Amino acid sequence: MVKFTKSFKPKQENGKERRKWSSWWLIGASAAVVLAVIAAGAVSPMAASKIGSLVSSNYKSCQCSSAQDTGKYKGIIEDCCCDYESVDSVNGEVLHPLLQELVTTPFFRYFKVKLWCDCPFWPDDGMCRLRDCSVCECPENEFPEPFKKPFHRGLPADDLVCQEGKPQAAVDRTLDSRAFRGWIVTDNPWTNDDETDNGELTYVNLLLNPERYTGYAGPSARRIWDAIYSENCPKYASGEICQEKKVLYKLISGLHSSISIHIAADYLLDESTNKWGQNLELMYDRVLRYPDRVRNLYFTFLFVLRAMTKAADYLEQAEYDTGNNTEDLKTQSLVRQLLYNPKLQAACPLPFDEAKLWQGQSGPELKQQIQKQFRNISALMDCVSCEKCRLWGKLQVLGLGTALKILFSVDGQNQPSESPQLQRNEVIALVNLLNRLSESVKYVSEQGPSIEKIMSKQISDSSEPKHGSTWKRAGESLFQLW
Ligand SMILES: Cc1cc2nc3c(=O)[nH]c(=O)nc-3n(C[C@H](O)[C@H](O)[C@H](O)COP(=O)(O)OP(=O)(O)OC[C@H]3O[C@@H](n4cnc5c(N)ncnc54)[C@H](O)[C@@H]3O)c2cc1C
Repeated sequence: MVKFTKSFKPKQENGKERRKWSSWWLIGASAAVVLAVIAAGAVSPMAASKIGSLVSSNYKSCQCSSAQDTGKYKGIIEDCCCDYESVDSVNGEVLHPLLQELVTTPFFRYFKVKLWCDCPFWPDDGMCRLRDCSVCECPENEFPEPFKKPFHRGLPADDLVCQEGKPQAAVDRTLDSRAFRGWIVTDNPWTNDDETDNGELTYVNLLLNPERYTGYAGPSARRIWDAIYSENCPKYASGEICQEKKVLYKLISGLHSSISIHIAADYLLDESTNKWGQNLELMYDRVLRYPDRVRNLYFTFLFVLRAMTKAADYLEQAEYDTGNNTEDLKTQSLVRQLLYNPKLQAACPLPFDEAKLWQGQSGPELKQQIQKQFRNISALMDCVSCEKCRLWGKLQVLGLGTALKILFSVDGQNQPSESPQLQRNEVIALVNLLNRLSESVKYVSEQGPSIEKIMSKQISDSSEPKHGSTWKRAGESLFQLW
């Protein structure tokens, strides 16, 4: 059995895309649009399974394409070894159902995280007050054994001010009595996490804290994304030859797409009635209308999937021990089904070919540089001033850092082909990240075409001059009807 390890690493607006809607048009078109959405949804554009026919073509040669296909989301995914159709198919049939079940198991639903922010890059921007009002100010005797007894704490109502008046941004810290075991010490050169359990860490039940709309927006959120992109992974220019820098940008962009998709898929449509639902306009505005963001999502998904499959032996033998035999056996079985799934192996035997990177003389230097940039991105998560966003931001960046560690290990100690030692929290982050990405890919694959159709029609309709001069943003109310 492999024990998971514990790190004791020392601490070391662009123009917002908006359209306007004529108010009269909104009233007249709402019903038609709703019908169109329903009709389009009924068609179910999920790609049919092509696994059988793809076995030979994919398995024999990994044709990692460096040029984007001309068709939209067709053919080989750029810099990967799988095509869009296979990914949609194998994700819908195999990966998504397995991952959805896996993340509900006791082992994978608890994540250990330091929730309050100690932003190392800029002073408190006025919204980082969570430490004073969050449940981490609990009496000493309630900590540090949160997983050994039922643990029910939530934000008192009068502390909502600490969430910028947005209760949906607060993390629910309720836990149950499941326990974890099995800890060793190790380090991840890609991340900035200080996992020293000095009483600042909180165990969070992820199922109680879905990634969705929280109301976190404006300069504070923009500052984080700006810092990530401009300082740590600038968009590569066309013709950029440095594959490694491209990879970093695409990983972050793909993650960003996935976060936006989750916000749009579970959006607070009406605060007064607490009505939640899909915000299709937002989905289109932030992701679907930019094909490169969708492509980067698929890329990130395959990259993380490749890390999982590369670490298959390690993950298969790991201890999924929470003290509940039945659940733990189920977890182990699900992990095996995921790692050794024949359909996955046939459709996408090598999702990403990491062996091509870090070649050449400057390889080691470049790796150090990119590692540093990724560590900065990891540290930036402590500047996210919305608690729930910080939770998912930290988890997913740790998941990416774990994938990088698996694929590009190592610091000289491990052989490149070996899987490095992983921390339990890294494995939890990796699997939960893969599940987030899988959900996003499924969403885009199944609903993207119909959303794009509807939105394109609305754009062309609204650009006609007969619609009058009174414009307003009405997408959210429009889609409440759906
Ligand atoms: C780590 C993190 C986690 C977050 N989690 C949540 C959450 O769980 N719930 C929530 O409601 N809000 C969350 N937010 C806030 C959310 O991501 C947006 O910042 C916010 O909704 C405002 O959106 P926006 O329209 O200003 O564009 P943003 O999404 O903030 O994007 C900023 C700019 O980045 C560029 N950009 C956008 N998408 C991409 C992409 N895929 N690839 C490349 N460039 C891109 C565009 O130029 C865009 O104008 C999070 C923010 C961060 C930094």
